[in-house]
Amino acid sequence: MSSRIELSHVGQTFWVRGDDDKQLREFVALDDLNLEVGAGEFLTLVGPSGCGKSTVLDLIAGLAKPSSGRLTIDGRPITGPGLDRSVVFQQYTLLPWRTAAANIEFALEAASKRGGGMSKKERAERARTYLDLVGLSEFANRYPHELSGGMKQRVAIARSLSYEPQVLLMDEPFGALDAQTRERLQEELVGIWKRAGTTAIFITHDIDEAVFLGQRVAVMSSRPGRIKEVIGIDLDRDAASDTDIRATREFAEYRHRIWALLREQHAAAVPTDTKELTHV
Ligand SMILES: Nc1ncnc2c1ncn2[C@@H]1O[C@H](COP(=O)(O)OP(=O)(O)OP(=O)(O)O)[C@@H](O)[C@H]1O
Repeated sequence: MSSRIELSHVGQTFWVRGDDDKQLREFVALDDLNLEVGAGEFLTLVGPSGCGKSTVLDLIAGLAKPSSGRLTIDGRPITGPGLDRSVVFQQYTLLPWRTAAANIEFALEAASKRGGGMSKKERAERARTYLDLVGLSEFANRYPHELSGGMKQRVAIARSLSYEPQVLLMDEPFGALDAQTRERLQEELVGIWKRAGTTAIFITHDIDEAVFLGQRVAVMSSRPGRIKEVIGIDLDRDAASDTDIRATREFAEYRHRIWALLREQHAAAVPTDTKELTHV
């Protein structure tokens, strides 16, 4: 239930209108971007605002086509969206008139129409399974307005996992949450990822989040967007329940290394303190 992703020499150009003469100009968002994500790997992607992180995710999701280069999943070219990939966005896109379980069932119904062929009973069972996986079995019959922000995001994650994609793509899914909920969900996500065996690509502005979640952290440079460096994170995640790995020396060293890489991108920016740049 996992898949390998490969991006080679990927470029993405947009046509944008100039401020002064309103003429259309080419804007190079990504240029010669190369990245490989292993089957079952958890990769986090960080970089300065506007460097092209979401553009990379859109391309992998098949929501956009690159101007140049090649994207493959298990060696097959990515030509459009597919049930093998699922995206979780920052905003919980739940239907307010459907319960948590019904939101998941609805997504499964749509997926079934595209080829899954699941019965109503199977969809209900699958929804229960995944609500259980994200620790929300008791909230299956609640409506979105009866759930906290963190719960809504967990439903969104359960919904994305429910049709068992090989690849889970996440674009700042915890960006709108408070720090405590965010840390708890990070821990839960690591557990879910281990159990589900999915390949995960996770965009974040938060260096701590990138180090905590990623087996590797890909750091992007901007203008044009490229992969500047990929850092392997060797932390004992199994010890996470009894030890606060965020407080370890190794964690701090990884954080500093990534911060230093990002700092080069922020040469013109004001903050110089590590803490201020923990959010990029
Ligand atoms: N459809 C589009 N048309 C024109 N320009 C675009 C389009 N989509 C993205 N861009 C530009 O491409 C660049 C990369 O955008 P993208 O959203 O991928 O960056 P990002 O790294 O995800 O940003 P952030 O961290 O702020 O969310 C930006 O300069 C953006 O303005």
